[in-house]
Amino acid sequence: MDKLLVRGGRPLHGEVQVSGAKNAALPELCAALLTAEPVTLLNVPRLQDVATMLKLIRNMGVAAERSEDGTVRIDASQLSTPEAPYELVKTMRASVLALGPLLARFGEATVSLPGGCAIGSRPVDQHIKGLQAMGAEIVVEHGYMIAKLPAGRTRLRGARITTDMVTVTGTENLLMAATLAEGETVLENAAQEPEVTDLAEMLIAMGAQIEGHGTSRIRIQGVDRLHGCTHRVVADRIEAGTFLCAVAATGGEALLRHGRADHLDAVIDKLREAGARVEPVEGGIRIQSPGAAALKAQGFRTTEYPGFPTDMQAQFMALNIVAQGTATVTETIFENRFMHVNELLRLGARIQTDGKVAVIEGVERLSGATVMATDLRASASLVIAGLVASGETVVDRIYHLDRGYDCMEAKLRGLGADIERIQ
Ligand SMILES: CC(=O)N[C@H]1[C@@H](OP(=O)(O)OP(=O)(O)OC[C@H]2O[C@@H](n3ccc(=O)[nH]c3=O)[C@H](O)[C@@H]2O)O[C@H](CO)[C@@H](O)[C@@H]1O
Ligand SMILES: C=C(OP(=O)(O)O)C(=O)O
Repeated sequence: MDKLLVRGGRPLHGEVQVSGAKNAALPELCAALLTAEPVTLLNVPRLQDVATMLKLIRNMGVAAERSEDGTVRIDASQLSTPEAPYELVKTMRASVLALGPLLARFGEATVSLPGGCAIGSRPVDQHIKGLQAMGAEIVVEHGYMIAKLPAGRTRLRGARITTDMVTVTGTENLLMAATLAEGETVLENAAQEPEVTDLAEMLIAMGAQIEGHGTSRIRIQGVDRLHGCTHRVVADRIEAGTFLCAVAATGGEALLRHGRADHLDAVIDKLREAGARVEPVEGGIRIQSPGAAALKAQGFRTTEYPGFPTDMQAQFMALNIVAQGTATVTETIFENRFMHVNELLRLGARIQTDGKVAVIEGVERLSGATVMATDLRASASLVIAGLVASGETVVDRIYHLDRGYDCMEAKLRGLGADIERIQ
């Protein structure tokens, strides 16, 4: 099993390229199932989750090929099996995003329930409730959601849907389903994440009629059919935020090419309050840090966009543990997203948790150790802590990291980090 060996203590300097967003690419690969015409996605990141999604759609009979430059061409004209089996869904929750498009285009779909994951229980009841409101009949049997349209119907019908909570993939599934439904769908309490907006823009390029994306009310007028398109995946704000925290914690200076500062307001505000200089510049984001010892630890609560993202909580904590003072971090989205804490303690951090709250007291130094990654962003936080710690840190189980970071160690090496992949 691959591990990362980090020799800490070097400030990061230079330029790094931000890849396309995992959380936009995954729904957009599923959006290509809505049409029989070819779809081209540009700027698709090289991630294990993307490989899994390609496997999932190929398994349905879809032709999908990717080139080295990040272009993926999808042709779902021969899609023969509208099914997502457990073996593929279990490794990636986002597989549930196949449900809405398959049901909308073929009137039937069988998709494994994703189950929980390390960070929480992660039910999909809101996806099911929304599709039922659009007329789908869905039963859950043997761990599968078996969905179809009632006899005599060929299309979903538009509906007004208010989800019980803001759900990102729930909004995306219902948005995709609604594009081919009969009549108008209104999604209330919709997620406003930039990845939802990017997906809506792709769907519009395919001929969908959508208004209000980027707000909490999205209106969709269903159309008879969608056509092919070429769409560029938006830059990954979480990857960019991760590099910002890494540069801030190590005390360096960097330009993040293609980084979208306008998608990272909550994180950038906290970095500035901590004492780093962060500026949007032409084509990216520039950061300059006086070093963790000169930064002030920052408290925050994770919330839906545009609030502080839960997907940045662990990485910002890695900065807080070596900053000055005490900070309180509250995780409000997932019930089990502090698993990096015990591993950070092994490097010398001082953190106390009580339910959804973590209190962090900055320390002057961390010392390298072997630590175990438990989930995607926890892995990233351990890498950042390793970059700061003295001596060697080995981050084990980095298959979690490979799910969602495109060549992370190569990019960090490009910024001067001493990091290598070992067996
Ligand atoms: C592939 C993808 O885009 N993943 C992102 C997406 O996950 P994902 O879309 O799975 O997360 P949601 O926004 O759906 O989850 C938000 C909260 O709602 C709950 N919930 C959600 C749906 C549902 O049917 N029932 C229910 O109870 C969840 O358990 C969670 O507590 O948004 C999360 C929150 O920003 C991010 O951390 C993930 O990186
Ligand atoms: C939790 C995440 O992803 P997923 O929803 O794919 O598990 C993440 O990207 O941090």
